[in-house]
Amino acid sequence: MQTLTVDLADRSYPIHIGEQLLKNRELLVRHVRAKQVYIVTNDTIAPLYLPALIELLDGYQVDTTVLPDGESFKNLETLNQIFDGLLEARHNRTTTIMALGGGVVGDMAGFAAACYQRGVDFIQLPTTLLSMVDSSVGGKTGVNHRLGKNMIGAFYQPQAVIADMSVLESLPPRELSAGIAEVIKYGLISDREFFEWLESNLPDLLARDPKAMAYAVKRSCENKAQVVARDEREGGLRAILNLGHTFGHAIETHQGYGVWLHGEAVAAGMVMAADLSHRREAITADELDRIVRLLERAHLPVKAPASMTPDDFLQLMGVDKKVVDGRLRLVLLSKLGEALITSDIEQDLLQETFAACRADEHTAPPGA
Ligand SMILES: NC(=O)c1ccc[n+]([C@@H]2O[C@H](COP(=O)([O-])OP(=O)(O)OC[C@H]3O[C@@H](n4cnc5c(N)ncnc54)[C@H](O)[C@@H]3O)[C@@H](O)[C@H]2O)c1
Ligand SMILES: O=C(O)C(=O)C[C@@H](O)[C@H](O)[C@H](O)COP(=O)(O)O
Ligand SMILES: [Zn+2]
Repeated sequence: MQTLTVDLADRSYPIHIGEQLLKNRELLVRHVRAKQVYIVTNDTIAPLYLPALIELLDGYQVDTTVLPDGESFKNLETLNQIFDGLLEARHNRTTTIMALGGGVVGDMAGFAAACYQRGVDFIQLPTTLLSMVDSSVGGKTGVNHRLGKNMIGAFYQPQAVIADMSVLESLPPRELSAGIAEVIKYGLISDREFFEWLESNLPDLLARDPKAMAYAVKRSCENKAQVVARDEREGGLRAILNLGHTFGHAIETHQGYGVWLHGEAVAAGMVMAADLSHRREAITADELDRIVRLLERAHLPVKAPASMTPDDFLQLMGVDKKVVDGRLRLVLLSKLGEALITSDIEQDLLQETFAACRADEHTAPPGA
C-alpha cells in the first residue's frame, strides 16, 4: 500500500492506494470516530462490494442507502434519500458516512456529509478509476441542476480516501476510458513527463496492468493533491483542474446527464481547449495532434456532438462557475504540460474551434 497526504493543515488527510484495501478492517475503522457508520452506494456496486464491507464492520451500527445508478440521479431529490435514511436510523453527529462508488456516489455522499447536522465525517471509498484519480480527492462535493453541472454543493474534505485497486477488475471498459481522460488531464496541465509516460504506457493501462494502474493513480493523486493544497477553494490556481470542463460540462448538460460520461465530455472538451490553445500559438500542430491521438487511443471522443451549435455552447458555458461579472474564463494550455486561466478570449478563434471540433452527423455518439 502507498499513502499520500493532502496537505491542508488541520484538515489534512491520507490517500491510501493498494490492493484488497476494502478487506482491511483496521484501515477502514482507523478513520471512524464512533460506533455508527452509514454507507452510501448504488444498485450496481451494492451487489458486488456492499455485503463484504458490512460484514467487515461487525460491531458497528451500519446502515445504508443504495441509490439508483447514474448521473441522471445526481440531484437534490435523490440526495434526500440519504438524509431520510440517516434520520430514520437515528445517526447522530459522530456518525461516519462512507461513499462506496464512483464520482456520482462520492459527490453526493460527500455533500450529504457536509450538510447532515451541519457536517459529519466521511470517508471516500472510490471504485472507478475516475473517482480514484480525481473526484475522491480535494473536497468538491455536490449535485447537478437541470441548468448546469455541480451547481449546488460544498467544499468539504473527507477524513481519508481508500482506493482499493482490486475493485477496478469489474469496471466496464467504457468507464475505464472515462477515467483515463482525467488522468491525461494531469499530464496536460502540470506534468509533461507524465503525459509522455502515458503516450508510452497507455496499452498497459487499457489492459489494467496492476503496476501501470497503481502508478497512474498515484501520479494523478500527487498532481491533484499539490494543486488542492495550494488553493483549496478555487480562488485561482485550482481552476486548472477544470481543463476541458467548461466545454465538457456544456456537452453533458446539453446531451442530458449520463448520455455522455463525464470523462468522455472532458476528453472532447480538452481537445477544444487544446485546439484553441494551438490557434493562440501556445502549442504546436504536432503537440495538438499528439493530444488528440492519445485520447483516441484511449477510446475517447475527440469531437463535440454534431447536434451542438456554437450558440448552444456559448449559452451553456455562460453558467460556468468560473464566469466572473458575466465574463467567460477558460482554462487553456500555455504549453504542453502547463495551463493558464484567462478571460482574454479571442471570439473569432473560439468560433474557429467550435467549427473545427464539431463531429459530422454520421459520427456515432460515445457508447453506441
Ligand atoms: N468532486 C470532484 O472533484 C469530481 C471530479 C471529477 C468528476 N466528478 C464527478 O464524478 C462523476 C463521474 O464519476 P465516475 O466516472 O466515477 O462515474 P459514476 O460514479 O457514474 O460511475 C461509473 C459507472 O461505473 C459503475 N461502477 C462504479 N464502480 C464500479 C466497479 N468497481 N465495478 C463495476 N461497476 C462500477 C457505476 O455504478 C456507474 O454505472 C460526475 O458526476 C462528475 O461530475 C467530480
Ligand atoms: O477538483 C477540481 O477542482 C476539479 O475541477 C476536478 C474536475 O475533474 C471535476 O469534474 C469537478 O467536479 C469540476 O468542478 P466544477 O467546479 O467545474 O463543477
Ligand atoms: Zn472532471
